[in-house]
Parts: sequence; structure tokens; C-alpha cells
Amino acid sequence: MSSYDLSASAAWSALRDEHATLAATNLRALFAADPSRGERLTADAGELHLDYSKNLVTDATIDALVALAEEAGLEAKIAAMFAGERINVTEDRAVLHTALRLPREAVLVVDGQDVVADVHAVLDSMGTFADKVRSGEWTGHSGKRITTVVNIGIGGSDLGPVMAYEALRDYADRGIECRFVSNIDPTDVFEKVRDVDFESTLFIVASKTFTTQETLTNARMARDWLIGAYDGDASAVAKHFVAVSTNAERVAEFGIDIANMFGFWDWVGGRYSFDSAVGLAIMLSIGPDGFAQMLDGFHQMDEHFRTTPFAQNVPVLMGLLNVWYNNFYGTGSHAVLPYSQYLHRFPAYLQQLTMESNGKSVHLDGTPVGANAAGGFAGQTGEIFWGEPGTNGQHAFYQLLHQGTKMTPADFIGFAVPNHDLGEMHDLFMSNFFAQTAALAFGKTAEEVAADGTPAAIVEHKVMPGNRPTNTILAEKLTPSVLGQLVALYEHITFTQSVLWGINAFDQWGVQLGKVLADQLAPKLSSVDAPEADSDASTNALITRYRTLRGR
Ligand SMILES: O=P(O)(O)OC[C@H]1O[C@](O)(CO)[C@@H](O)[C@@H]1O
Repeated sequence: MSSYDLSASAAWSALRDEHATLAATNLRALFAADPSRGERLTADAGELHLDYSKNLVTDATIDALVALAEEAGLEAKIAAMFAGERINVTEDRAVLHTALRLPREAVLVVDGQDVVADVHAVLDSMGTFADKVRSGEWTGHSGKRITTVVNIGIGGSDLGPVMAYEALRDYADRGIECRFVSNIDPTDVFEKVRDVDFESTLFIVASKTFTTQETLTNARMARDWLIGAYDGDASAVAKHFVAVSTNAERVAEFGIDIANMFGFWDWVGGRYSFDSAVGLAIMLSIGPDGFAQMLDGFHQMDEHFRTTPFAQNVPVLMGLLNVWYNNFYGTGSHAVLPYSQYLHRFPAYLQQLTMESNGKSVHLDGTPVGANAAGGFAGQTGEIFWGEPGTNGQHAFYQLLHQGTKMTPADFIGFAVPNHDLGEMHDLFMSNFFAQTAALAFGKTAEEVAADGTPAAIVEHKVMPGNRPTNTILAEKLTPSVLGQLVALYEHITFTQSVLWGINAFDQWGVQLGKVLADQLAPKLSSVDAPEADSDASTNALITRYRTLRGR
């Protein structure tokens, strides 16, 4: 049995017993039995208040989950990550996104190097650059002020920046519009640059490796477009292109002066990177002070995660609850429902963070997950994360959350003070936020439906089963700091789950094969002289059809 398999532990069997006990009760009964439940089953981290009382748990469940975390050695694993140990074993790397938000006076020496000094040196040069662009001192080649920033990147070099840019629009310099090109679908770059004034546009080419096909193809396209617009004057690139990367050699090869490159390090995973130089577009938008506030928010959550006992530790509790549903109820998917239009890209951002991290089926030592697990859902890892902002989701997929046959745990995220009030609108909005978790938890029985005067034939259709678990995260207001706290919260939830499952949350080998095959197939698509497709029968037939449709 793998040492990472916890299903033979005493804590696991306690949880199995809890699962059986809870099957005989429901949230209505649990709340009726304990009037203080709604105040007791809560925890606070920074400015985030977590109410986890509407989960299918008792105090004994939480105790057993905490015991499971202890069994997994979570405390030592957290310490190892923060200390810069090489916990990304398959890439032999430290995992130090938490160092990106350490305050200037901190010291963290890894391999003889103070990484905090390195981090702040880059932050300072980003700040100097951002101030110059924002003040108009840095202009385009022809002397015009920069009013459009186009970030070219994909995955971690796109999702974080675009999510945070959208989330913090209210803190932005509205004179600078940021756009984000990610997809290699040519329509993406076409639509994003078709109406910009080239003389006022700054391109950020963001790629950790600077080898990513999508990003380099889009960046070449943008560079050619810019040079063309300047009548072939390639010297214009210097004032219109900057790079964010760990790979100075490739940046120089591409033709961007490395004086205009903002670096980071191999110990920052792509999906954990938007608080590094990858967030340059965010800094250009909200300014260096706003960016510093965001980093401070991240750091507050880091400190909470690092130092708080598990039973009050918000990321640990939420990670354990996810394990609970995934491994004992077999839920498989998890909804994240921000009640903030500014957070409309937050679920998409979380998809990479959580699914690229925990979509794994071997343990750290290479043994298959679940090979010897205790049956049921014991051998399951990463859930499918998804979501949309409320209330839009209510009018789309909430029907399934309320009455479908699948149980989907959900996180509801809301704010007391709106960025814009507009009369009573925010209270109406938030009444939906509170109503949904209550409806999901407590439902409506057949007797209650009938008592409304519903015809007997319709009663069963209107019954709301309830007993559907949710977390509520409530904060005062969406600020740069609160956004940092929220993102760090989910980073640490993800890490907690990976430790419980004994998997590596920091590699992503599963994305490689598709990239290699695409490179092999590309020449077979592209010209009339292309070689015949020589893959499997399905792929060959599809490529033949594609070539016909393309007139090749
Ligand atoms: O920043 P890069 O090196 O261009 O990589 C982009 C993305 O590609 C991946 O490596 C895999 O899709 C992600 O992990 C990463 O965020």
C-alpha cells in the first residue's frame, strides 16, 4: 500500500462512520438540534469570513477531517513549502509563490540566494516602468501616450492577469484599457488589435518559458502588425513591446531588449504567478500601490494558512471539506459562485489553479492513486471546478443544483459594501446570495409545498430536497487586498487537497502530449503539398475532411 493512501487510517474509518451517520439526518435537523451552529461553524482569515455551517458535517466530522490532515503530515508539508524545499519532485523545484508577497524586510534564503531581495528588485523595476507609462513619460515610438495595453500570454500568463484586471476595474486608471490575447485562434488577436491605435499600444508578451506556441505565434503576429503600421520601421518594437519571462535568452532571440524584460523564477508555477511580473498589466492598470495592497492581501492569507490551527484555518477547512465530498460522497464537481460581476473571470481562473494542480492520478512516489484504496470514492482526486457570477447562474444552471440528482458542493462569495451602490440594487442582489444557500440547505418539503395550495399533481415537482452543501464567504468590500486574500485562499485550499491525496500539485505533465501531437499534425494541415495524414483512422479522416473544406 502506498504511504500516501490514507484510506486505511483510523481517521478515514471515523469519516466513513460519520458518512453513514449523516445519511440518516439532514441540515434542517442539524440546525434544529444546535441553534448556535450558524455562528459556531465559522472561521475568519484576514477580511474573509467563512460560514461553513451549511455543510453536511458535525463537530465529529471536522475532528476526523483534521485528524486526517494530521495523518497526512499537512503541517510539515506547509512548512516545507514556505521554506523553499523542493516539493515539486518531478521537476525538482521549490514552490515559492508565497515568497512573491513577502514584505521587503523579510529574508528567505534558498540555494544561497535571498529570494525576497530578488522579488523586490523586480517589483521596483515594474513600479518604475508602470509609473512612467501611467504618467505619460513612457510613450510609443512616435511620442504618443500609451492608452491600450495588450497582454499576450496563455494559461497562467493570461488567466490571472485578466481575472484580476476585471476584478479591480474600479481601482483602475480608466485612461488605460487592457486587452488580453491568449488563444492561437487567429480571431482572438485580430479582434483585440483591429481597432487599437498602434501608436498608443503597448504589448506585454508574458510567458514563463517563452516557448509556448500560442503566445509566440500571437506575439509574432502583433510585432509584424506593429512594424507594418510603422511602415516597416522595426525600431518601433523597443517602445511598444516588453516581456515577462524566466527565459532571457528566448526573449532576446524574439527581438525584445532584455532591458525591457521583467523576470521571475522557476520556483513560481505558471498558475501561481500573477502576483509576480506576470501581473504587469494589473500594475499598469491599478498602479504600484494598488498592486502592493494586493500582495499584502496574499501575504495575510499566507500567514493565516501557515500559523493557524487546522480547526480554525480557513484554507485547511475548505480543502478538507472538498476532500470530504470528493472522497466520501463522490461529488466530482465543485461550483464557485461569486456574487460580484467584477469577479466574472474568477471561476475560469480557478479552473486552471485547481484542475491543472490536482488533476493527477499518481502519488508523489509514482504509485497509482487508489490502487489499494478502501473502495467507494477513496481513490478520487481533483474535482471539476466551474461557475458563473450570481445572479446570472441562478437563471441558468441553479435548477440542477437545487433539484438535480447530483450533489454539487458550492462556494458562494459575496461582499457587504458594493463598489457602486445605485440605490437599493446591492441589497436586492445580496438577498439572492443569502436566499440561495438557505434554499439549497433547507429546501421545501412536500407538506410545505402542498400548504401553499399547490395542486397535488404538481407537488412532487415543486419539492426542494435541500441538504445541499455550501460555503459562504462574506467580506466587507472587493479591494485589491481582498482579491489577494481570496486567490491565496484557493491556492492553499488546492495545496491542502494535494497533500491529503499525496499528489504533486505543481507539475502538469498531462498537457504535453497534446502539444507534441499538434506539432506533428500541423504540417499535414497547412498546404496543398502537405503529406498525407498518417495517424489513427479517425484523425486521418478528420484531417482529410478538413483539407477538403479548406480547398487543399
Ligand atoms: O507561461 P508559459 O510558459 O507560456 O506557459 C503557459 C501555460 O502553459 C502551461 O504550461 C500548460 O498549458 C501552463 O501551466 C502555463 O500556465
